[in-house]
Amino acid sequence: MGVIKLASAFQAVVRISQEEAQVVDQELLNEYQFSVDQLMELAGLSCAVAIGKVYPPTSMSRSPPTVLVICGPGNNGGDGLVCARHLKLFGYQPTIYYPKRPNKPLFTALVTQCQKMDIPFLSDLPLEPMLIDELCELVVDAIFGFSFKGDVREPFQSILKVLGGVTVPIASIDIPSGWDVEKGNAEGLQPDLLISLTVPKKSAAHFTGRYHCLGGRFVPPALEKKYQLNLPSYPDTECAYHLQ
Ligand SMILES: NC(=O)C1=CN([C@@H]2O[C@H](COP(=O)(O)OP(=O)(O)OC[C@H]3O[C@@H](n4cnc5c(N)ncnc54)[C@H](OP(=O)(O)O)[C@@H]3O)[C@@H](O)[C@H]2O)[C@@H](O)CC1
Ligand SMILES: [K+]
Repeated sequence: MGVIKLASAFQAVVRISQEEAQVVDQELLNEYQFSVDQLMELAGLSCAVAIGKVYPPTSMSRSPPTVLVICGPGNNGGDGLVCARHLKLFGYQPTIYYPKRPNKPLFTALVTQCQKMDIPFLSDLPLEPMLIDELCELVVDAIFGFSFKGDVREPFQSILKVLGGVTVPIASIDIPSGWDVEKGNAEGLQPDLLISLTVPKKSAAHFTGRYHCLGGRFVPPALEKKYQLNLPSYPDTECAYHLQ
């Protein structure tokens, strides 16, 4: 495959298209021989770190702070499972809702790890936004990432409708779920925190929340150079970078 020129090297923050995100992902897996598990662990860890920076446990009203992590059927959902496990290690009390689980060893292992860390899984999501506000102080949206396309299908349509009414902050992993990866969705979820992974996607230009972080600090310099990703310099050993 030829080199796709992603954006001008002079642009402060590069935002990539859906196709470009998939090209970079495939190159990490095929050319650079990363496994999905490796990238997912680093991506999910960076999400938990970003949440820890933006909503430190000491700033939350409950101790331990309660977090509801809603996981979708693809790798974005896997990032959510990893994030939940690290949040637990960081002193939060996560609960997971994972209604559509792929029957693949990677995901069943991530579920087992969470279960063995005493992270509860909800069998149903409360259908009233108020009940979610009572259940948790923060919602992590790990429903859809860069492969989302078209109109949202059930059960996720109902889930996103409920999330649209909650008042606790929402932290979206990679893309606010239900947003077109490039065009966004003015009527959709409006997260307080967006954690873009690897490189922000075009829809990030429509993000109006308070915090935008970049995670997924695993891009080899040669890949960054090839696609002119112009990534910011993460300070020291940080794995989450505060863009805004
Ligand atoms: N290199 C990186 O950057 C890394 C990226 N990583 C993460 O992976 C994410 C991308 O993961 P992904 O490709 O698995 O797809 P994702 O967006 O989770 O969803 C696909 C699922 O959603 C479903 N679905 C789609 N449209 C739908 C609709 N309208 N309504 C309902 N369902 C719909 C679709 O179903 P299907 O269409 O197949 O039936 C499929 O099951 C990326 O954003 C990042 O978070 C890290 O883990 C590692 C490194
Ligand atoms: K998401």
